[in-house]
Amino acid sequence: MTNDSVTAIAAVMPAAGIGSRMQAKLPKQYLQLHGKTILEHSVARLQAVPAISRIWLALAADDPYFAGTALEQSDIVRVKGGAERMHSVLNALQFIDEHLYPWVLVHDAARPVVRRSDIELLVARCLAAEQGGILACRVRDTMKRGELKVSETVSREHLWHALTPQFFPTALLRAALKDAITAGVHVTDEASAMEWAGHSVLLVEGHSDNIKITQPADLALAAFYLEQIV
Ligand SMILES: Nc1ccn([C@@H]2O[C@H](COP(=O)(O)OP(=O)(O)OP(=O)(O)O)[C@@H](O)[C@H]2O)c(=O)n1
Ligand SMILES: C[C@](O)(CO)[C@H](O)COP(=O)(O)O
Repeated sequence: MTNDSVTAIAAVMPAAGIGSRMQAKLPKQYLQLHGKTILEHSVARLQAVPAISRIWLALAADDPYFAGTALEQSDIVRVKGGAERMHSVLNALQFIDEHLYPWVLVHDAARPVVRRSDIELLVARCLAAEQGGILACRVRDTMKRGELKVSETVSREHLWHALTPQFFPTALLRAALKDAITAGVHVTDEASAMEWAGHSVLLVEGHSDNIKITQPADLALAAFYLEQIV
């Protein structure tokens, strides 16, 4: 896919988290895999997609680590993150001109293994359908709800893991996120805000190895996948 074959696409990467579940000494996006930070790996995944014209990176206001990465020299636009992921994404969206970038793709800094082919599949399907969508993978295990004991078994039919990137018309996403946050709705992904605002969201099946590094055990798995996946 080349730049002249699609609308100019902006990318937002929320990277302002503290990675508390990782229990590491520094935010997980700055942990190293194969000699590069997870953040650098994730940015490189977006930079490998020609259709993505510009990247806006939401960083913690007091982030002391970014300067130590090779990204310091890049043309990536740095914006201030917010208290939660949804605030970080909305903050970044405020800087994106929807006339220049009618579509925006949001991808977690904590997902360094996403395939270029999956990103391009998501973009192609959404542009063809003229509606936003998300990469997702089907649930394969039997799903239970409960705490110490099972309260119910949740049917896994038509049940998906939402992944990122998530890809939407820029103006619609900014409005939906802003309205949801103003209404006190807590959303953990962009699709939730779009659904809340009444928009249809496409499910585009992606690879399940597009993992979000969240807990300590995820690091070795991500290192393995990075060796396997171009
Ligand atoms: N205020 C926040 C919180 C999270 N994120 C980003 O959103 C992505 C997904 O969030 P998550 O995996 O929950 O990261 P953390 O919030 O850092 O992890 P934790 O919940 O364990 O603290 C990450 O790239 C994270 O950096 C962000 O930009 N701004
Ligand atoms: C956006 C996301 O990665 C989709 O699964 C997920 O919602 C992020 O959740 P987190 O709690 O911020 O990690």
